Amino acid sequence: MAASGRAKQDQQLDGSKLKIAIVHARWNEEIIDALVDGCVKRLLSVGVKKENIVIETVPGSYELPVGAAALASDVSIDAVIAVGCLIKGSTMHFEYISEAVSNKIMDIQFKVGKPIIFGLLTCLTLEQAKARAGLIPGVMHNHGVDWADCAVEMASKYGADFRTATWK
Ligand SMILES: Nc1c(NC[C@H](O)[C@H](O)[C@H](O)CO)[nH]c(=O)[nH]c1=O
Ligand SMILES: CC(=O)[C@@H](O)COP(=O)(O)O
Repeated sequence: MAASGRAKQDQQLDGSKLKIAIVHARWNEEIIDALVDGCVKRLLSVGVKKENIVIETVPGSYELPVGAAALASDVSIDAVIAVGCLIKGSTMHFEYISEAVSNKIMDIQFKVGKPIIFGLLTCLTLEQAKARAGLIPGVMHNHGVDWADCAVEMASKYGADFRTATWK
C-alpha cells in the first residue's frame, strides 16, 4: 500500500489566471481516461478556466517527453502535466521506458523553464494502476487530482522564477 502522506496544501490554490496543458499516452485507456478525468475536474475546481485546459495525446508513455516539450514551448502555457501508465510486462521494456521518461521530463522542465508534472504510473500490475486511478473504491484516491494541484501550485509559486532563473 502506498504511503498515505499526500502533500498537504500550504496555500489556497487559484488557477484562474493559468493555462495548463495535459499530454497523455493512449496505452491502458481505462486507466488514462480516469486519470485525465480526475485531473481536469480538479483543475476546474481550483479555478482553471475550461478554455485554459489544453489536452493532447501521444501514442505511448515513451513519447511523453516529446509531447510535453512541444506543449511547453507554447508561451501561453504555464505548466504541463504528462500522464501515462506503464504496466510491467515480461521484459525489461518497462524499466527502460520508466527511467528514460522520468529523467527526461525532469531535464525538460529546467530547459523550458516551466513546471512539467510527472504523471506517469509505473505499475507492476493492472490492479496497482486501477487503484491509483481511483478505479477501486475505498483503496486509493485518483492520482490525477494530485497532479492537477501540483501543476497549479508550481506554476503559481515558481512559474516566473523558472523562466528567469540562472540556475536552470
Ligand atoms: N507497454 C506500454 C507502453 N509501450 C509503448 C511505448 O511507450 C512506446 O509508445 C513504444 O515503445 C514506441 O516508442 N506504453 C505505455 O504508455 N504503457 C505501457 O504499458
Ligand atoms: C511497459 C511495457 O512496455 C510492457 O508492458 C511491455 O510488455 P513486455 O515487457 O512483455 O514486452
